[in-house]
Amino acid sequence: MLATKPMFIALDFPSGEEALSFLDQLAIEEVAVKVGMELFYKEGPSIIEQLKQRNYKIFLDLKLHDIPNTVERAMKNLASLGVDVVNVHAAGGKRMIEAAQKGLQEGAINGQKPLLLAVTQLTSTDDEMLSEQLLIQEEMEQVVKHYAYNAKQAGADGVVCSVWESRLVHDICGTDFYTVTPGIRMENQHNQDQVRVATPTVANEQGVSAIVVGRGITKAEDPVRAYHQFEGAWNNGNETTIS
Ligand SMILES: O=C(O)c1cc(=O)[nH]c(=O)n1[C@@H]1O[C@H](COP(=O)(O)O)[C@@H](O)[C@H]1O
Repeated sequence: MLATKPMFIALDFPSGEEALSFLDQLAIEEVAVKVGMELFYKEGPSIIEQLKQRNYKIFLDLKLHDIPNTVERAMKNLASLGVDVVNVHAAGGKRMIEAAQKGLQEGAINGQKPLLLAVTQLTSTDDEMLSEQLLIQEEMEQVVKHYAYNAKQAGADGVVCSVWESRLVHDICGTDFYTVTPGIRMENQHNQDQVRVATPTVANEQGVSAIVVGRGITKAEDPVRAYHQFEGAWNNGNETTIS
């Protein structure tokens, strides 16, 4: 189970050394972190081990998307790392998601299985890309809702979606089905490569289960201050802007 309203900090750093020194600078004991491809492909399981030693909650975001057998076997290995959350692309289909859960159960340590999230549509995808490049003619909200429903039926514990689809997902899949939402920015921050963005205050209002924040904190001039601003807005709806 996820702690109430976690805020995962995306540790998108080129090396473990940089990620750990960032966390030292932050100096907050109870943080939830997300390790993505950049860091994991550089450091491998050793970075997970080091983060676990610091007792952080860990979302290992490798977005698996392959045939069911490959995903099952890979998930067995990821579960044995003892992380708290992992993910797949929902586009891999229901059989793949079921296989992912099976792999996680096989690799679970002392019956402790990581939560499985399915990425519905990346928060960097807009309507035009959906129809022109992916050749999906339904509306974004409809697509996210449908992928979330499939993911739930296939046994996923939740989805990754944007803040703007979270309510729809909860309506159709129930409020205990996690909606984890990246694409979080303060009012005056650049979207960069993100498209479906929202502030932490709106995320709070929309009842999302968890937010993921990367560059808004890690690349801020004062990351400690930025962390507290995001955290405050997320937990109290008490938004301040970052200058
Ligand atoms: O699965 C994810 O975490 C994810 C899914 C998605 O749709 N969009 C998305 O941005 N992410 C991840 O969330 C983080 C967002 O980072 P920032 O845009 O820097 O806040 C990155 O590590 C992305 O890999």
